[in-house]
Amino acid sequence: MKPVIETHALCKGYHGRPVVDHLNLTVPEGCVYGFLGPNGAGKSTTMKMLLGLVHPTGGSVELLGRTLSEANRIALLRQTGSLIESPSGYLHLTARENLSIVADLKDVDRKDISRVLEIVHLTKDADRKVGQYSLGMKQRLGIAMALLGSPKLLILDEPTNGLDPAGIQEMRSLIASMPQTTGATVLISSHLLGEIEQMVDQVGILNHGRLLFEGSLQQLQKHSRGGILLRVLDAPKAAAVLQQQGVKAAVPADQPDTLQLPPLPDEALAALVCTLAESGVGVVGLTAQTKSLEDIFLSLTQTSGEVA
Ligand SMILES: Nc1ncnc2c1ncn2[C@@H]1O[C@H](COP(=O)(O)OP(=O)(O)OP(=O)(O)O)[C@@H](O)[C@H]1O
Repeated sequence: MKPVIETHALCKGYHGRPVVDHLNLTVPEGCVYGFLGPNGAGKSTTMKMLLGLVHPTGGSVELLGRTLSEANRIALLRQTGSLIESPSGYLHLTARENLSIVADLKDVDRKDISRVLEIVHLTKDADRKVGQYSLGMKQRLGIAMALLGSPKLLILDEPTNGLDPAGIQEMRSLIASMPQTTGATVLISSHLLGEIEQMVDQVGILNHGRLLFEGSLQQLQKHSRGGILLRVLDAPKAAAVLQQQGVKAAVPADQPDTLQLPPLPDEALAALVCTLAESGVGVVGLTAQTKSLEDIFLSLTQTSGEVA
């Protein structure tokens, strides 16, 4: 199956400074893809290039299997819904009136309005003025506007920004169910993994315009092993054996029978356990320490370490 989005060595520079640097993104069909990175990483610039709003300084974008060009941009964008910057909408008009305007602009039948209102749970409030809406409701209206015309792809730039926990929760369930309820593939950006972790299948992590990781959350966890805790009967002897083997170990102050080892490949760990057992230190237990996804994200973006 062809990916819904593919970028090939996509670049954008401003005043000679690279902001997006040889980016190769692959967004498979039918997923919710979390596009993550700290503020200023280049997420919005990338999304704007996907929508043809910003011209790349190098590379290319493939949307829905076709290379984006001036000639096909309008046709491809008809199949794409987006929410970039803060939600738009006239505050003195109702949600339904706002949607009518967008439907006319997009040349979409107004009958589609009740469908999108239903999806974003705004049917009951559809005839209230948008000026009375909470930020979460305005964001959902923005998504409803993007959904008009049943796009195959939705591009949402930080839709959880500024929402309270209840608003984030509502957005989570709305977006996680989007591929099933609408058939659309979703690309959603955020600077906080924790905010979108529960709604995404795939993640891409961007820092200084470069992709540090792309894959599933499970793959991200697997690639970033934590250390190992080794519990023994004779810790001082075990420490001496580990030192002989060239393995740096620390003893946590609150657990004198435990040694903390760095992450090790499986084969090296198996050999080490054999050596320890043969030297009579009494191996009692081994525990792999798993890092939280947020820790992995932070350590990747703070050190710019690339994950293979
Ligand atoms: N039109 C522009 N002219 C000059 N520099 C720009 C322009 N647009 C973006 N930049 C710079 O490019 C960098 C990336 O910005 P971008 O908005 O893409 O980041 P981001 O990851 O979306 O972060 P944020 O969440 O803060 O918007 C920033 O340093 C920004 O100042």
